[in-house]
Amino acid sequence: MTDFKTLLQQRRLSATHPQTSVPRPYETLAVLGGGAWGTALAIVAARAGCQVRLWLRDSARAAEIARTRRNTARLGDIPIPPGVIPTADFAAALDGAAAALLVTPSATVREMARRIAAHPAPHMPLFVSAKGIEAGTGLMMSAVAEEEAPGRVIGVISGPTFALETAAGHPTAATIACTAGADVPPYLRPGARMAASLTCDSFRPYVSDDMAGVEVGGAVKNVIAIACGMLAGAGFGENTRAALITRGLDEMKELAVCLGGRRETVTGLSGMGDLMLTCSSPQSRNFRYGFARGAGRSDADAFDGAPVLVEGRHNAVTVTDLARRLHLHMPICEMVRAVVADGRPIGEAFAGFWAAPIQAEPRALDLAFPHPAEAEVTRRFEALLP
Ligand SMILES: NC(=O)C1=CN([C@@H]2O[C@H](COP(=O)(O)OP(=O)(O)OC[C@H]3O[C@@H](n4cnc5c(N)ncnc54)[C@H](O)[C@@H]3O)[C@@H](O)[C@H]2O)C=CC1
Ligand SMILES: O=C(CO)COP(=O)(O)O
Repeated sequence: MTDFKTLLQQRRLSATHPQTSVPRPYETLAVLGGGAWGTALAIVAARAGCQVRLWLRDSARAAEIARTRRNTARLGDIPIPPGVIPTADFAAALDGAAAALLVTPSATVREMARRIAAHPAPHMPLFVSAKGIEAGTGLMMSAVAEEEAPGRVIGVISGPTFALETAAGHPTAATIACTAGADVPPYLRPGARMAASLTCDSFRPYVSDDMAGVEVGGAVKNVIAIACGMLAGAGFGENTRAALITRGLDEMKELAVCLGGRRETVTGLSGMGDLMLTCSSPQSRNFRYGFARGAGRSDADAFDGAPVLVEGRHNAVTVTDLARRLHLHMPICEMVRAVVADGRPIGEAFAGFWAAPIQAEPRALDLAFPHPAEAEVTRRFEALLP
């Protein structure tokens, strides 16, 4: 039987595109943020043949990774290829890099983009792979980066990509969205070049020009994953999860369209794909956090006090703040906000979603059906609890 690697090689050789149309990878990449996902992306880029500088703010950890060739705290025993050079020196990570990937938590993207902008390489494209919406401004991560680093090419990377599986070499796909380069042939565009820089046997990027659609998917799925975790933690099963994923997708679509994105983008890897992944797996930190809350644990106890990044926790507020400003109804995200930010019991919060007027699907047809009062739905929910 032909093995997977040989099949891939055959596919490449039989590609009908002439050689000139193959995008040229960036030879040297700076990956800023050496957590789980930054390290996984650095590993992927090295497997694809790039020279990678992986920047971590903690010099002891950078030194340990350089010595052991492992990011044990985040990725266990997975080896880091020789093409990845860990460093805590920010300028050294960026010097000579042809492009940068920003992979720190969404709440830090502004300060990180400001630091990058201060570095004298104004033509270096910057791809953001943090999933979230900024508090206060309601801006997507690409817009935050653009404000701090005006004039630079900005792109985003998002999709159903658990860091551990990506680093371990499980076949993984993601979307790279970038609008820059409309005036040059497709193979010279920064989005295609970044895709070429990350393409290896186990990682398959797709390219898109719909930044808003891709970013909304990545930000909102974290909140929906918390919702799915909560209801699973409370004892409910697959019907409930399927309802939350599907109606969550609807919330995503409407927000994406309001922000200039396309509905079909949200049904791709970064929306539907990431919902399927994170809403169904305890590997997801957002799902695990929701599950702990649904099972009755407090916010502080959700991870036994360990500092775990749960993007959906503060993004429940940033997403709903933005939706409220846009007069957009996002009842599942509101439910999560009510629990994590306002301290409401899950049963009461669930009623806001479950007791809403009966709606048409798709929602554009909005019909005014009679519906039960919230208090009645709360009572029914509590009676259902196993
Ligand atoms: N872990 C995963 O499977 C995936 C994560 N992402 C996204 O990537 C982003 C980062 O997540 P992870 O790497 O998983 O988190 P993580 O918690 O493993 O790592 C975050 C890293 O950022 C660093 N950091 C935190 N605050 C910082 C600051 N102010 N300045 C500089 N560095 C700072 C931390 O020291 C740590 O190295 C998040 O937005 C997440 O949603 C996206 C796809 C997959
Ligand atoms: O974004 C992710 C996978 O695509 C990681 O999800 P969690 O942050 O919920 O672990």
